[in-house]
Amino acid sequence: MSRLYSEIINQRSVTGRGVTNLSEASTKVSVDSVDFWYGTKQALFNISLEIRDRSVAAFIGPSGCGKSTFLRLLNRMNDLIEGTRLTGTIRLDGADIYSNNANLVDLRRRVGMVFQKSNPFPKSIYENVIYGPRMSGVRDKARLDFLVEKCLKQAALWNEVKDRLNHSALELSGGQQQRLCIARALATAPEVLLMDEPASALDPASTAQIEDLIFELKKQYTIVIVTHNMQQAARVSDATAFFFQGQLIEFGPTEQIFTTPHQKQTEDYITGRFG
Ligand SMILES: Nc1ncnc2c1ncn2[C@@H]1O[C@H](COP(=O)(O)OP(=O)(O)OP(=O)(O)O)[C@@H](O)[C@H]1O
Repeated sequence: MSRLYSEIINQRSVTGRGVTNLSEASTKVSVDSVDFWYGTKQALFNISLEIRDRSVAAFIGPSGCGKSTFLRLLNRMNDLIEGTRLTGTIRLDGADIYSNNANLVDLRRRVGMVFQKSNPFPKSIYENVIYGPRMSGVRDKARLDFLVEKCLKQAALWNEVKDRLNHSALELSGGQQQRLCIARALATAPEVLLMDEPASALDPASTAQIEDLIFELKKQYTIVIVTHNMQQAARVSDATAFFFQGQLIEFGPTEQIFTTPHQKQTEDYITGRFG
């Protein structure tokens, strides 16, 4: 076993608490034969995979291999880019999210997103959290107060900000801002959380907080995370997908991907031979 394998496995046995039993969990997101184009450029080729409910799926692979593109297909964020085209099907709880009668507003509520760079609105901490519920018409102050406390607690930020909810979100540190963005995503009661390199701009302590948070959140939510950091994928995820040049090379339980990958390309990537 290579040194990198054994290091990753050691980290996993220390921190990989409560791995979801993938064979018992039901399917939350099901992707079948997806191809995707930006204009004439094909970015994804024949992707099929299933993501289990209340599990963490990590997408890894070298820069430009299509991880973020694929993540954004799961809540139709790529629809915002002109000239894109998709074939194949993506289902959430069995319903095709690209069908003509799919409700986009409902989809984006059910599938929340957290970006690489935290992007709080230039508003108070309180207003950031309740942005989504307010937009969908919630006006009741007691309800909004309840949501703020609940979501900030879920995002492990409440204790740090409870005395300054009316302060600007921009006064928070980078790690706190990212947890605020997670709280904001949780406030619309999503079922799936998409995270595009949520910790890549953070220091090691804040990164550890986000990883702990992911571990807590998966008890309630299905989480899909794009990460460049293989140790992070090994620490937080139940299943790992390795992408290369727009293709899904291998997808399986994280421990298997990192210990006994079936494909040579996966092995080369995780042992650092390329990428
Ligand atoms: N808006 C866009 N228009 C055209 N091409 C794009 C667009 N976004 C991404 N691409 C292309 O699609 C391919 C996949 O990009 P994507 O950002 O999904 O890769 P990635 O694996 O997430 O990369 P990274 O790890 O560097 O973020 C790349 O060739 C990229 O240039």
